[in-house]
Amino acid sequence: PTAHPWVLGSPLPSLRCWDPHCPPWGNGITAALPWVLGSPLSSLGARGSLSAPQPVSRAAEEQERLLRHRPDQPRSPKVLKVAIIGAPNAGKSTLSNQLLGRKVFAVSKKVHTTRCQAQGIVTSEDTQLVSSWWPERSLTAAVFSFRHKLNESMLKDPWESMKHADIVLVLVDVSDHWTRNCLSQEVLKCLSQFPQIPSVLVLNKVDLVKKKFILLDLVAELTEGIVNGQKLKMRYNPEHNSRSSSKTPKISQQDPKPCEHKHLKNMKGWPGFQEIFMLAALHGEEVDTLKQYLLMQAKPGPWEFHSGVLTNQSPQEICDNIIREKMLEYLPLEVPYGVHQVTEMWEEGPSGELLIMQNLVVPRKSHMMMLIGRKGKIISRIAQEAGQDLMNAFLCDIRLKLRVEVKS
Ligand SMILES: Nc1nc2c(ncn2[C@@H]2O[C@H](COP(=O)(O)OP(=O)(O)OP(=O)(O)O)[C@@H](O)[C@H]2O)c(=O)[nH]1
Repeated sequence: PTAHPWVLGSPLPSLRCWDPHCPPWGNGITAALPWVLGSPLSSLGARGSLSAPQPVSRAAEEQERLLRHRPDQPRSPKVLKVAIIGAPNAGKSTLSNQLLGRKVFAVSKKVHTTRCQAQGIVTSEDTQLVSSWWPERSLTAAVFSFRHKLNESMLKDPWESMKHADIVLVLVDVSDHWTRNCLSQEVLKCLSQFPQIPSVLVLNKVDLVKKKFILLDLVAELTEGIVNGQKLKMRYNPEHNSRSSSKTPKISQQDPKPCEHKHLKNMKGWPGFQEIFMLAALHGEEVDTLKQYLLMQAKPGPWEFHSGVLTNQSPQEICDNIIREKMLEYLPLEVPYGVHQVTEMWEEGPSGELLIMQNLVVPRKSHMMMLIGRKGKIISRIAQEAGQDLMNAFLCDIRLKLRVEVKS
């Protein structure tokens, strides 16, 4: 069996080779190790380590033109379609933003911010990554719809995109004690429906786990003890006990014994993952490692998008979602969900700034009062924070005005 280097006590840096022709991956868990050893490569992967990408087009016509444009691909283009699946709040949108290197998608601690299927496009040299993501509940619906031949277009998208994905990232929130120990039935069903698509386990929110060695137990559970076709061997190393109050699990890999067939219902994890990553998407930690890995998985094929495109969302959709994100942040759920957003103005100002005026139409006066807040505090905070995010997305000055009115 090929014992994993850290079992043998060899320190990490020797594992990492940043030469693109010499991938550090291949044994399934390399990319996960720094976190387990308590020495995350935060200095490499800290926020801002990704090279600053271009801004999103701020004019709908410009964005449409780019989307219609023939992709400006090089002679030998490469492409990878990435599907990101995971529980509500696992950090799908956060990870997608970090992969892009720019906040384009709304993020919220309230569940189900991810409403419509959006795509993020990363173009790096000759390679294009196209990622899409959905909450896992939509996957259940998709699997269900496929099996029962339902024709609900809303449910078809995840299924269609999943079918065409080149790789699936299964995102798990390791700070969630309730869900972190097993994959949901929706995710397991999805993985077993598409066993031919390579899948990768991504443990997110690693920054919130104090005892990093717990992560190894999670890896064992979420992979059913098998990664990249090799059986993981857990053992304990007394040398490390001083660093952890609990026993320190060790992982190595050996050839798997023929795995007896298990029914999905009895499975907690998926034995088909080819790689594991541990990261903190919020802080951009180890996201670059994942990004480099994905870039290297790309196969020869035509680009789908012009290199100037970061997302398939229109500038107005980005704006609506960011404003909605802020409403979700500061108001009880029933208020933002009842708001109808109407953009009244979207034009360039005299100094090149973007002038946006949006009406927030609510069904009740009580909602209006909550949205405005005492002395207008809530609405001005929403406008200020959304304006800041939009400035970072479009890289221009933004004048955002929000007006609240009750539906007549
Ligand atoms: N501490 C920490 N928080 C994170 C991390 N990644 C995401 N979050 C937070 O988790 C919450 C949910 O993140 P999202 O990216 O909106 O999650 P999602 O999976 O897209 O959520 P849905 O839209 O509900 O499907 C937000 O408050 C994020 O700031 C992380 O690595 N560390």
